[in-house]
Amino acid sequence: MGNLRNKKDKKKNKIIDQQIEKEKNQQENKIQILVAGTGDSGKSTFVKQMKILYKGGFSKTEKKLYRDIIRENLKINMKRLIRASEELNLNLQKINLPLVDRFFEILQEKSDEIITEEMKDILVSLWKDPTLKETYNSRSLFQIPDSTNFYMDKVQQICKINYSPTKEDILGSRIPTTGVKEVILDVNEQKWVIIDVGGQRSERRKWIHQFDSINLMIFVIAMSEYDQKLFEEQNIYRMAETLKFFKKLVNDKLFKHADLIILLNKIDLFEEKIQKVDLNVCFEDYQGGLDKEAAIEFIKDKFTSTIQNKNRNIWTHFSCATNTEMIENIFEEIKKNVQQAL
Ligand SMILES: Nc1nc2c(ncn2[C@@H]2O[C@H](COP(=O)(O)OP(=O)(O)OP(=O)(O)O)[C@@H](O)[C@H]2O)c(=O)[nH]1
Ligand SMILES: [Mg+2]
Repeated sequence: MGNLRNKKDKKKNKIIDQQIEKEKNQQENKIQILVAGTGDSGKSTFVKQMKILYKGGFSKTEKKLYRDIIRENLKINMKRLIRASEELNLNLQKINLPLVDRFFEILQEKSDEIITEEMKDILVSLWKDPTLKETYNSRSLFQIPDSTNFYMDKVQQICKINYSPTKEDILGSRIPTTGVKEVILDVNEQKWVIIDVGGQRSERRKWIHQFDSINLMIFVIAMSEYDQKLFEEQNIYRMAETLKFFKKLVNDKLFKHADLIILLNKIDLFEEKIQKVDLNVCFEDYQGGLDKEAAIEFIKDKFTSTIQNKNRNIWTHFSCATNTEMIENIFEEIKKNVQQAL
């Protein structure tokens, strides 16, 4: 009995807290925007663009941090490529085998530099091996970022002593988000608080019940992920997981009244992939073959048909989050959308 009353009181308190928080935000002219989605969908890349477009870009310290991440990722991704080649029984050229041995030896050695001169030469030589390129082309079978080729092609430049990452280098870099990050923008005399969260399973658990005064949710879906398996669990297709999570989140009592923007992201990679890989690898009921438009419609319908509250505003945009101009245009649209809704 006491337990039940306790539960009811808690629920009542939570509703009151939510109301107070909402009123406080209204008074402060604050709009809370949650950028949600599963891991690797492009949430942080979208938020990085907000920094580039409206906050003057990245500080020297941030650039140094990205430089180190980009250099570290070169080694991590070369290791993934070599291991994947072994698992796929693809043999590297004989001449490169001693380099592979040396690569693993250097990884064990302690050094003040992230990439030594010797390591740089090894990375350059190994990336020329056609077998590693073949392995990279089969990357939906293992875990490696889609931008790996972009960085491998410019190892020499990245390893130069005075290298400072370009805007493209920063946008292409990958660090899974942990915790909650915020960027605050001044938009039309309002404060827009853009909240970036981690999308991997372990991260989602941390924030899913944390927010209760979200005005707008931007749900980011990586369109190109349909033939990739989850980082967290190798036998589950990423898009199946995203669909399940989308359904849960948009219908959750905390978010079901928030307006919704669906960002169909990684459209550049999707357009390339759909010419070769059928969407039915992930969705058995899809019958449109390699037809791009049919695949897009199918995906859109799969997601939007799960939304229970159709009275909220729902907008959909196609995006390539690494393209600043495109994101600027989309953000202008989002501003108009929000203004109309107010
Ligand atoms: N080609 C291409 N790459 C993209 C696009 N959007 C994001 N990426 C890349 O995809 C990778 C993952 O992007 P993130 O923004 O870190 O993904 P996230 O959703 O924040 O991932 P978590 O923090 O783990 O939840 C990065 O290497 C980005 O550069 C896109 O539209 N096209
Ligand atoms: Mg992130």
